Amino acid sequence: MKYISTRGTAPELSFEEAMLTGLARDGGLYVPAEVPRMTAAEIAALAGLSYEETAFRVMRPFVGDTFNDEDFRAIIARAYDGFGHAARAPLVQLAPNHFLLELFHGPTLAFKDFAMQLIGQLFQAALERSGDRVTIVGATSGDTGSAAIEAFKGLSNVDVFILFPHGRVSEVQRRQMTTPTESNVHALAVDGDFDDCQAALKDMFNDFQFRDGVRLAGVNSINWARVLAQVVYYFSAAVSLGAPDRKVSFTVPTGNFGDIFAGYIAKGMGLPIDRLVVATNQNDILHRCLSGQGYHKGPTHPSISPSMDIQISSNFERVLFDAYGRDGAAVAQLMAELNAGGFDVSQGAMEFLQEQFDSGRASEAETLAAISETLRDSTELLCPHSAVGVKVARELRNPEVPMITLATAHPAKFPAAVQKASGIHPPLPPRMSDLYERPERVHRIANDLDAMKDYIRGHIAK
Ligand SMILES: Cc1ncc(COP(=O)(O)O)c(C=O)c1O
Ligand SMILES: N[C@@H](CCOP(=O)(O)O)C(=O)O
Repeated sequence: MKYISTRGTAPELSFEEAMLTGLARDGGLYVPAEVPRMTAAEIAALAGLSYEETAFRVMRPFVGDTFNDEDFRAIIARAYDGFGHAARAPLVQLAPNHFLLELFHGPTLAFKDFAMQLIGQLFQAALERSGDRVTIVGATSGDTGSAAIEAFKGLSNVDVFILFPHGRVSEVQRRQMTTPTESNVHALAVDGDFDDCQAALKDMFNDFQFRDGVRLAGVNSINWARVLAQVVYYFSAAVSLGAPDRKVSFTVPTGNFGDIFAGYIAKGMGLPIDRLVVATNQNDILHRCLSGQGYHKGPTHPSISPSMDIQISSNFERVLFDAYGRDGAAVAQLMAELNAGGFDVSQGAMEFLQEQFDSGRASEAETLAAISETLRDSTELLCPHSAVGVKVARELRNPEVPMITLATAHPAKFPAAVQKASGIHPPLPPRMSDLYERPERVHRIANDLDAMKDYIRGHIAK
């Protein structure tokens, strides 16, 4: 299995190389040269298996000879051991033919744990083998950062620096990043928004002197392994509702396009998915683009679903690569236009995108209403991101086809919005109940690339 860059000029890499490399050296994102397919019989055989065994069978073809079967199974077992639900990703029914896939039973209460816990194990295995150490820099709108810190804290061969937008994450998200005491963890509150943090991260990767000097590694969805781990729950959910004999659809609360892209890969592998629905909050650049209005940046408006307050949706580049016939030069041109403000999508590419994805948006009021209505009609208390998904799913779903909405975070991560909508203050799980009392450790930093690079250079363990 080889991985190629969406910009077409970086070297082809193996799974392990792509995982440790992060951003391709031509600025692009790695994707599989070919997506392996599962037969209907192989998909049917997933029924009744544990989440871990499903993960092994779905991911195995992508991993090549990086790990043998025994080691890969052990890595997966360790990754999901700390989840608070035996099913890992349980499905609950909201209404006839409308289901919620709860992805918030991991250690930091968001779907990021599915990939990050696995990546933590994969990195440890690869670094132990090579004897290398790496500097992980992550950009977060709240959840990736806490999941990365949880997965890598205390490791002797990894330093973790997380860039988050100052004042634009929830208090629980911030405290999850600023209260760990391990000396290899560094939370940096950037005077900017998430797009600034992500742009700085990509600029660090594109500065080869810095990148090679600190041995930079990335655990954002820039990293293919992040996307891969998220493919698994599309299979587990669809199979439990009758796949491959019955098609299902998914609605995915979307920001950086990593989660929905994992669904697109699942479909490419042969999982019978009817529709993949992109659900955005008021920062609806993806919905506008998929409605034919081009991809044009505007201001980011802080919302009650802050993890999706994103304009430059990193993984959209991966699907554009396919939409433009895997023409790396065309993608590089579009990304250059995006740097200057935006681009229009060609007619052929638009047809491709609209064949693959539907889309919708939820305003702030609609998000709050979705929380209170869902609680009224079922027992489920949604986080605001999941509520964006439920609102859009209700609007666009075909009642004949089961719709699965991804519940991407636990309501307790966003208590203010949830309380406003429902009157309920969702409690944190007991293991986190002292989160508000723990001392915080955070470095406030200007939105200045050189300042960030200097800080990182000065704080990696020597
Ligand atoms: C809770 C939550 N929901 C949804 C999303 C959007 O996911 P993606 O960025 O993969 O589109 C995020 C951020 O990634 C998130 O943290
Ligand atoms: N919503 C994310 C943004 C970063 O996304 P990623 O999937 O590229 O890590 C967050 O919570 O940080």
